[in-house]
Amino acid sequence: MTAIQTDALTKRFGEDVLAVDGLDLEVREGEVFGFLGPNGAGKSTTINMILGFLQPTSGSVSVLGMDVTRESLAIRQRIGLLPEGYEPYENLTGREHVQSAIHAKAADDDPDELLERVGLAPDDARRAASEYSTGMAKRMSLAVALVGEPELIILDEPSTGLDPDGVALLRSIIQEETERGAAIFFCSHILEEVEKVCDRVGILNQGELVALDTIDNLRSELQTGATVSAQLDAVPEPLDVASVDGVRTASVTDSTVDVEVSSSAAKMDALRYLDDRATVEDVRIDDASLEALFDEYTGHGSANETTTESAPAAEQRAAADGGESA
Ligand SMILES: Nc1ncnc2c1ncn2[C@@H]1O[C@H](COP(=O)(O)OP(=O)(O)OP(=O)(O)O)[C@@H](O)[C@H]1O
Repeated sequence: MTAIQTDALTKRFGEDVLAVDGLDLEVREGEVFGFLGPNGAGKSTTINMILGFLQPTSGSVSVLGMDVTRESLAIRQRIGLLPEGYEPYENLTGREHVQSAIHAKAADDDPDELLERVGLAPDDARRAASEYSTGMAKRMSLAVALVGEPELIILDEPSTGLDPDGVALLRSIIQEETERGAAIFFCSHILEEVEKVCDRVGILNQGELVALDTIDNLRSELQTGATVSAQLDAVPEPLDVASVDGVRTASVTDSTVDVEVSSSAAKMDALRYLDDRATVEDVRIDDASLEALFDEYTGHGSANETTTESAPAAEQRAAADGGESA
């Protein structure tokens, strides 16, 4: 089943702001879909339409085959949400947060098991969650998002505030969840993390989807290239590796040849060329970073900018808990 489908999804704010412009997107069962874009690109607006908090100006969105406007409560029972900037309720322990989500979703999870899974110690689980550190609150809201084995899990900036152990744990939980068939919608500014966990990415820029593919395919399409560094037993004279198709430049440092290529295919061609003329003792290939790709598609140097908060936080929190907003 398709987890999320948007057709020509559009949102205007007043006359002047076209926040989301004709978005066609499909997130499939069992995949981790990365949703990227610079500040103000329209990501939060899209998420809020997916969750039914904002009405589209035109176009449509369905989640798990259901219409978001008509069946939003049924959808919330079957999805998990980790909202950006989740603020725990005053005076509720971490365990009580998870328990109330279990209750709201009529699920039969064991709260202690979920809290253990996200690495929250039993003593901490019984403390007021409003006193939690950012990372602890993030772990708790991840436990809440996992309640009821959701078919779709929306993670908005899930790794922000997590320590390296937490990031590794998040990654393995994502893998386990996709293995049981859940789809993950992974919205993040941390490109390194996106690159590690996502099967496909969509890049939004000024409300428009400017890229939609696997990271590998986006690399080949843009020909952002790679650097092949080969350590040889002896550098051949003349080297002339620049004569290989797709090689941009080559330089030599001691016995290491660094070859910059313009496409994925040229990596192997350059390596074969060197291997025919010398013994390759070691090799390293650096593909263009997702950051470089992001830059190409959006004209922004980095996605790691300060975020603005435009999501209706109370509604997101209520949805994360599996219920309705007040
Ligand atoms: N309630 C609103 N009223 C008017 N304009 C809005 C509203 N919410 C968002 N916008 C505008 O819509 C555009 C997209 O904003 P949105 O918050 O969706 O971007 P974003 O990609 O989530 O950004 P960020 O990465 O900074 O969180 C921006 O120009 C923003 O100013």
